[in-house]
Amino acid sequence: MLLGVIADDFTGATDIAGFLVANGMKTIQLNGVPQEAVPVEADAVVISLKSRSCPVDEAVAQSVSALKWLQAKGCQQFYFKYCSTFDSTPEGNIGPVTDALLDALDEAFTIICPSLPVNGRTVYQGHLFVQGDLLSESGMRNHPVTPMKDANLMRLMDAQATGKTGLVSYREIELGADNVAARFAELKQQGCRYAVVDTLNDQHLAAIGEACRHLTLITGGSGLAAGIAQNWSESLSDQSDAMQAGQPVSGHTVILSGSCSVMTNRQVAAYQPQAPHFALDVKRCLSESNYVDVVFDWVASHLGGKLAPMVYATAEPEMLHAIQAEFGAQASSQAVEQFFHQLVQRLQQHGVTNFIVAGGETSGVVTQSLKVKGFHIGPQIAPGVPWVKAIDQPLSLALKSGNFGDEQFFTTAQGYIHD
Ligand SMILES: Nc1ncnc2c1ncn2[C@@H]1O[C@H](COP(=O)(O)OP(=O)(O)O)[C@@H](O)[C@H]1O
Ligand SMILES: O=C(O)[C@@H](O)C(=O)COP(=O)(O)O
Repeated sequence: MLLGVIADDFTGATDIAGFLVANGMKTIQLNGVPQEAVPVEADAVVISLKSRSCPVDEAVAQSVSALKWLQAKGCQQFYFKYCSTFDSTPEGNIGPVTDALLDALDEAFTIICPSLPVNGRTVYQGHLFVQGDLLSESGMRNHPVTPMKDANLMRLMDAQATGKTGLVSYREIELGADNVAARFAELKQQGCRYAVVDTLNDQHLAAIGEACRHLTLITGGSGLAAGIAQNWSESLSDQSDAMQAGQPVSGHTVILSGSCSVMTNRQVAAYQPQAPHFALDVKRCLSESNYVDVVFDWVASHLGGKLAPMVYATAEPEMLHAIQAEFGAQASSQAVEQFFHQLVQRLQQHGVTNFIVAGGETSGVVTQSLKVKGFHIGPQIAPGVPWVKAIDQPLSLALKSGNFGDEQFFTTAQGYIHD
């Protein structure tokens, strides 16, 4: 095995796994650190954790344990995958996990590269932009769990990490990979532990990727995956049928949406006139233990139609803020997650085999509830969202990051399901 990826959530994991496969690396995704022997024949292994918004010490422990497992499997390079919108708080978890991984690897330097230009995530003078808006002025300022109120990656790192952060600006990146590598060495020499790298386009990512060839630890979003895969191209095994193993097959399909992002709100709105849909009542999630029976009965009675039924907690910012003010942000998000956990188990027992899920945390809950050990990676529905198929059960999932895909994502995803 060549590359080991530690992803801080499940959509993030399928996102990077999809790009690695698309760029020639035979990749397998494992859900959590395996507790028993798992046969892994791949160029890259992505371990998905649910460590983005848990307490810092848990995130660090999970990530270091994943690292040790990957080291034991012989990985030569490691990638800490976090969100392209840098989802975190002043406490973490990106900074503390990066520090812990550097320490465990006995390394003194890495890069911070959340950019993903194909989905509008760019970095200019160390500031993260989402579709042309500063991160702090994008929909991410209203995120239910990790509201992002600052776009300056150096400041964000200063708040959560122990070391000094430097910048490699786009002008230096345009001078090419050798120049970028030289700048990394210079920043390290100056005592920087992390370098934020500007990225305006895929050419910049290619130069950064090449400059990372000799870094043991890389941190970032999924955008850099292509460049990293390129560095390993001479050592790769045959990839010809890799995507076939992840192709979804026909079966009962359900859409579960727990993301409140701007794009998911648009996707839910676009799907409503086309198919059966059920809006969750957060108050009932919090207070009625049999609410799951009500929703399960509704889903069961709508299976098998032309388009899959959709259950959603997705809310516009005004409604979300009202819910959070009434019940508390943490309590309401946990109630929604707990609800999806129960519903998914009921649906699995009922024979639902295909789940299209919107939201990273939500996808983590769904995947853990289904008790899937790992995935084969299938075709990409949209950049960063492949279909994935369980290695140990007849289950297919499309785990969509809140902000990914276009308005018709839910219908497009179902177009990949065949007999
Ligand atoms: N109506 C709602 N009220 C309160 N919390 C909600 C609501 N809908 C979703 N949530 C919570 O918001 C969080 C969304 O996070 P996530 O699933 O990661 O989506 P995204 O990918 O957009 O970040 C989840 O914890 C979810 O349970
Ligand atoms: O990097 C990204 O944007 C995604 O891979 C990702 O991590 C998504 O997280 P959510 O928005 O919480 O789904």
